[in-house]
Amino acid sequence: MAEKILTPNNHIISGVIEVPGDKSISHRAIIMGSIANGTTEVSNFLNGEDCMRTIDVFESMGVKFEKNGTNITIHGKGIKSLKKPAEELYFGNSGTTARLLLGVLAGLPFQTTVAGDESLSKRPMNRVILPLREMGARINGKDGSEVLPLRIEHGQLTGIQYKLPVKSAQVKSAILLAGLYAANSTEVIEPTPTRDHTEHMLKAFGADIERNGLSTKISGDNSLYATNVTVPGDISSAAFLLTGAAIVPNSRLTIRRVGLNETRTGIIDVLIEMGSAIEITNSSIVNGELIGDVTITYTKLRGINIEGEIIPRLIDEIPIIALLATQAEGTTIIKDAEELRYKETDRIHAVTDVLTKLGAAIEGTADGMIIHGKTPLSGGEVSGYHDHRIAMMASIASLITTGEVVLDDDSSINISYPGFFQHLDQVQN
Ligand SMILES: O=C(O)C1=C[C@@H](OP(=O)(O)O)[C@@H](O)[C@H](O)C1
Ligand SMILES: C=C(OP(=O)(O)O)C(=O)O
Repeated sequence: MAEKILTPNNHIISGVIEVPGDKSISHRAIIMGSIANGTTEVSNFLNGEDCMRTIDVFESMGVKFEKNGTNITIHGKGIKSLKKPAEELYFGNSGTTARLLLGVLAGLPFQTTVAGDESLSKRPMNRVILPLREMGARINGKDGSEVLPLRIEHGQLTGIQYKLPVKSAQVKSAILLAGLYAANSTEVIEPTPTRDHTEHMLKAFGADIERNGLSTKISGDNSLYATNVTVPGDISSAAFLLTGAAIVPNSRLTIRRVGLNETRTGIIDVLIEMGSAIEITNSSIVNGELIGDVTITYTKLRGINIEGEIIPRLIDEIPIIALLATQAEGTTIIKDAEELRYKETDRIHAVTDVLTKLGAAIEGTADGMIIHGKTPLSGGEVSGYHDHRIAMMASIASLITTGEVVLDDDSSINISYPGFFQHLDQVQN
């Protein structure tokens, strides 16, 4: 535990900065590089704790990694040649590691046991266990439970057609990865689009995968072939600094080489609809992913409604959007975001608690929140709920509070944004 005292100052947010690599894409690069034939070079990898857990898991199964800063060389073992780990695999705090790895482990010819930290052990895994069982996987928790720790035994997989009941890229990805090991093809149909990095990357690694609107089909008995991956900056991390600039008068900030895949840019759409001045320049496609430079200039903000298909495009940004909304004139209503209750913590509860303590007018609802703006924020003692996105939201709030924000523990921030406070210092001028 490391308490952090954040003292307000009158600095504006300005300059040009690059945020660390995208967490979702970094996980996928490790997974696919590990099960591909040949050597994969990954650059701008996110050295966050969650992605380290994904590396640890494959190291335990015999994959060799060479690390040099944010460059990683992966000596892939091929799809079926991973070795049985000597011990239980540990996923730490990482939902993405857990869900995606269950898809891979279900296809391997040996038994594994997997576990996570206290938070991950409470998060729902039945959303992946049920479709994987339909494919023939044998995954069981203690005494019939469907949370971590879990035991995965070898079962021959067959392809299925699966309509996703949840809006979850992790579940979609787990089924597609298991589909690589199935005897015939697998099809996943989503209710609304969620992040599609798995689909892009499977294609780049040579899988036979085809997308048609909300349906994605992967043929069985696929092999992956090594390719190089350049990870774009993480828009979910950029969202914190962009919000800082959006709420501190006279700010103007540019974030370079950030991922702008449209399944992730709900935060940009929200900023624009609230009235922020946003410019996107230097766009290009890297490994099938759109990237570009985003510049934001402070303007007055107005409250909006956020609901429906945009929700999966900004699900991890809702804590920081709630802070943004406290500084918008009028009411912001966020709906259809019940998934927030199943993240590292119940984020509807955590966000309303932290922002209420700081003086905001916010209420939680069953599937979202209602924020009445614009309210000045005071300082206060708050909990980061051991959740990186909550701790960073509270830290950005301190840019506009009248008094100190005392955050109980800032260590969770290393999950997704190592160097966050250095970057925050760098852009405060
Ligand atoms: O696939 C991914 O990399 C992720 C998908 C989302 O979770 P869900 O699939 O549970 O919505 C997101 O919240 C998480 O941070 C990363
Ligand atoms: C929900 C998150 O991650 P995960 O599901 O991988 O723990 C997140 O990064 O906000």
